[in-house]
Amino acid sequence: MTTPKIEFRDVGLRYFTPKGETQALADISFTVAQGEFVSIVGQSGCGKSTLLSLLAGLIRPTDGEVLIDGVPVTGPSPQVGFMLQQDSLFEWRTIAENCVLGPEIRGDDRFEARVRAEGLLKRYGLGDFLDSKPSELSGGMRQRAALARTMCLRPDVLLLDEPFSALDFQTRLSIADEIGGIIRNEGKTAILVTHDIPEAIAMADRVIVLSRRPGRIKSIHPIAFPSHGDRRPGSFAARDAVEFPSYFKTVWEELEVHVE
Ligand SMILES: Nc1ncnc2c1ncn2[C@@H]1O[C@H](COP(=O)(O)OP(=O)(O)OP(=O)(O)O)[C@@H](O)[C@H]1O
Repeated sequence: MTTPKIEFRDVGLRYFTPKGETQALADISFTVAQGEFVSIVGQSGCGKSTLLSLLAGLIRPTDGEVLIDGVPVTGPSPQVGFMLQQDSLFEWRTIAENCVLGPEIRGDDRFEARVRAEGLLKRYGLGDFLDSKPSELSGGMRQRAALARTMCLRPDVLLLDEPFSALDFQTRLSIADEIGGIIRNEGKTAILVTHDIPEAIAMADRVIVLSRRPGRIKSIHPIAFPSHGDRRPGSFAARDAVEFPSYFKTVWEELEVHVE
C-alpha cells in the first residue's frame, strides 16, 4: 500500500486560553493521496483554518497525529506552502524580489532562485511585471504573483485558505480556474478551505464537509465529471457540467445553512 501524502489520524485540537478551553476539532481522520486536490467546507468557526495550521506545523494536535509522507508533522517545513486571502506581498520589493525572498532566507543560491522566480512568473503570465511593484498589479495578478512566490519554495503540499475571497466575482472565477490548473499541472497536493460551495466542488477531487464546532468530518464527497470524459474539466467548465447541480445540492444540505 502506498503511503498517503497527508494523513490525519484521530486528530483533536483544543485551544487553551485564560478564558477556558475550546475544542476546535475532534476525531478527524482522513487521507489525501499525492497529487489530489481536496476542499474543506464548514460553517464559520468549525475549525477549517485550525486544520490547515496543524498541517503547516504551526500548532500541534492535542490528540492523534498529523502525518505528511508518513512522518508526523512537528513544525513548519519548506515542503508545505501557504496561500492566504491576503497576498501579503511586500510593497517595497518588486514582484521578482518578492518571489526570491523566501528562497534567500532559506539560504538557496540567489542566482538560481532568481532564475526560478522569473521562470515561474513568466509561466503565470507575469513576464512583463518582474520589476513592477505589487501596487502596479491587479488583484488577480497579485494572487498569481503570490502563487509564484509560494511555488518558488518548491513545496509539494499547498494549503489554500480562502485565497480568492478578496477578489471580485469575475476575477475570482478566472483566477481560481488558472491557479487550479497550475496546481494540477504541477502535480501538487492541495487542500483548499473555502466558504464558496461551487468553488469547493469545481476545484477539488473530493469535498470534506465539517460539522459545527467541534469540527468533525460529517461527510466526504468524491467529485467526478464523467460527462467531460477522462480529462477533468477546469474549474470554470466544471460549473457547467451536468453533474454539478447535484453535488451542490448535496453539499448545501450537508452544511445545514440556516438563513435567519
Ligand atoms: N489561537 C486561538 N486561541 C483560542 N481559540 C482559537 C484560536 N484560533 C481559533 N480558535 C477557536 O477555534 C475555533 C475554530 O477556529 P478556526 O479559525 O479554525 O475556524 P474556521 O472554520 O476557520 O472559521 P472561519 O470560517 O470563520 O474562518 C473557533 O471557535 C475559534 O474561536
